[in-house]
Amino acid sequence: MLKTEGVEKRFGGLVAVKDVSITVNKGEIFGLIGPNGAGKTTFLNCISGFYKPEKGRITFKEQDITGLSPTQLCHKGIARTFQIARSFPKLSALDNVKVSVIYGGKQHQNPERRAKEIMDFVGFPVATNIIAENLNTMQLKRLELARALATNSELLLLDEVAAGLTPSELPTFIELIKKIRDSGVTIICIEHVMKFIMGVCDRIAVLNFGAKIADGTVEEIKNDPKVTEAYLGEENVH
Ligand SMILES: Nc1ncnc2c1ncn2[C@@H]1O[C@H](COP(=O)(O)OP(=O)(O)OP(=O)(O)O)[C@@H](O)[C@H]1O
Repeated sequence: MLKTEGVEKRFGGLVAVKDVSITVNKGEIFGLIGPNGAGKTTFLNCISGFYKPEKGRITFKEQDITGLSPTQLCHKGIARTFQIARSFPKLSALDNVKVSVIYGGKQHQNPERRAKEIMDFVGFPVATNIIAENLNTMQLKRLELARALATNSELLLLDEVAAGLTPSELPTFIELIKKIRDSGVTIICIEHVMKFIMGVCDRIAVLNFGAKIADGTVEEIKNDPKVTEAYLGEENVH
């Protein structure tokens, strides 16, 4: 579904992402982890078109997408969420999703009905006419997911989607991410919350100082000494 080959991104003299190659299969939930400053966000930004890599190639469904803009990628079926949710604060939750339905490129006869269907799908927990700036973290996360799905995405990039959720909110959120995958959407997520990443991912790649140091299943990553070493002094991987 998505393949990166030797992707590199520099900021002046700093190589933030160094020769990173990953392959994400259709229907997978793929996690990107690594200590602070490892290059996860920069790498995700290369995939989502916010940065153009200096080296390497990115293909989506066998098509070269290297250097395309976020808008072009959105129309090809790649959507992302942001660590800090970026909804329109003065619009209602429903109107926020409607904007994405309309912007997403696929014509819908009734954008409002489509927006409501998506909000039902993500289990939006309050009345959909609530103004976005009045939503709490959990509600905003669901709105953010609904907006990303409303663009008819086939590949969803999630940036720290579990951050700020309470431990009791986590299991239902994990179920929701799996439900989105089961509906046919492939997912790549960056995450610091290990309980989330270990509970939701099929495979994981680990970045450290911009380079990929490991990839594999949750079990393989948990038992990889290179990963434990990279996290020494940070949170425990287990
Ligand atoms: N716009 C930028 N200009 C200059 N340096 C940057 C920029 N964005 C990121 N960096 C640097 O690139 C490196 C990788 O940063 P990045 O944010 O991608 O890491 P990360 O793994 O997402 O970190 P975190 O988990 O803390 O969010 C860091 O050293 C960071 O300081």
